[in-house]
Amino acid sequence: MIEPGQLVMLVSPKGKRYFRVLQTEDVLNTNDGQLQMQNVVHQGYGAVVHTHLGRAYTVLKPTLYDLIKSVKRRTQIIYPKDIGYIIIKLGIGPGCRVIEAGCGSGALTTALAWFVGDAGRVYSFERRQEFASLCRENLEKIGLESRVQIADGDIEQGFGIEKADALFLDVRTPWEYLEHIPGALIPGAPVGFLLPTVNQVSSLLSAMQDGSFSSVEVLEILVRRYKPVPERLRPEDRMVAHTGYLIFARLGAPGQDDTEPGEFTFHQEKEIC
Ligand SMILES: C[S@@+](CC[C@H](N)C(=O)[O-])C[C@H]1O[C@@H](n2cnc3c(N)ncnc32)[C@H](O)[C@@H]1O
Repeated sequence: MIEPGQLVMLVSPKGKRYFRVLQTEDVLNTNDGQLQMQNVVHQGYGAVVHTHLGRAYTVLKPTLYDLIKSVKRRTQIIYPKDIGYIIIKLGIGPGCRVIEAGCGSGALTTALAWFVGDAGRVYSFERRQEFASLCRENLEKIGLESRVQIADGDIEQGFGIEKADALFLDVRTPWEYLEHIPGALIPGAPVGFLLPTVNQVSSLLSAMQDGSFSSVEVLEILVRRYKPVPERLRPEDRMVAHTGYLIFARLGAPGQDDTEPGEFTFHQEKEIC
C-alpha cells in the first residue's frame, strides 16, 4: 500500500520511466496501454502492475538520481556527480534558503528543492522565459514546485533577496554578478560556481581577488564506471571526461585567515576524497 500523494516511478518493460504523484483515481496512459493508479496504491513499492493490455510495469520509489536523470532538458544540465558535491559544499539541508542562477532545465533546482524540504526555499533565476517555464514544468511533474520561486529575469539587476544561506551560479559570465552577492547572503555564506572552461575559471578567480571571498577552491569531479561483470571486472570503454569545473568559496568571512587581499587561502589539509 502506498499513501496517495507519494511520488512513484513506473518502469515499462522497455525501461521507460514515468513519474507520478499518486492519486487513487488517476489513470496513466502509456504506449503499453492504461495503468490504473488504484492498483499501484494497493500493490505497493516493488510490485509489478499490469496495463489493460497486460504489459508489466514495476512500481519503484524514485531516488533523487532517478529524478535528475529524468529532467526534460533543453539546456546543458549539471550532472549528478557534480550536484552531490555542490549540495555538500553549500551545506544544503532542511530549512535552507538558497539562491541559484540560471535554472535552465532545472537539474540542480530539483536537487536543491529536494534537500531544502518544505521549510526551505530555492530562489531560482532564469533570463530565458522558455527555460524558466521548462524548469517549472519539470518541478511540477515531481511535486517539488512549491519549494521553488522561479524569477523569469536576468541577475544583472541583482537578486532582490537578503540573508540567504547559500548561492550557486551556473551562468557563462559569473564574474559580472559578483557585486550583487554580498547583499544577498548571510556573512560567511558558502558560494559555488560551475564553468566549462579554464579560461572562464581564470576570469572568475581574477574577479574574486577583491577581498570579498575567502577559502577559494577549484576542482573537477571524474567518475569512472566499471562493467559489473564479476569474472571480467574492468572499466567501461568510454567515460564522460569533462562536464565542468567547480569553484567554491566563502563570502567574506573576515578573520578566518590571514590572507592578504587578492591572495587566496588554499587549504593544504590531507585530502579526504
Ligand atoms: C547551463 S544552463 C543551467 C543549467 C541548470 N543549472 C541545470 O542544472 O539544469 C545556464 C542557464 O543560465 C541562464 N543564464 C545565463 N545568464 C543569465 C543571467 N545573467 N541571468 C539569469 N539567467 C542566466 C541561461 O539562460 C541558461 O538557461
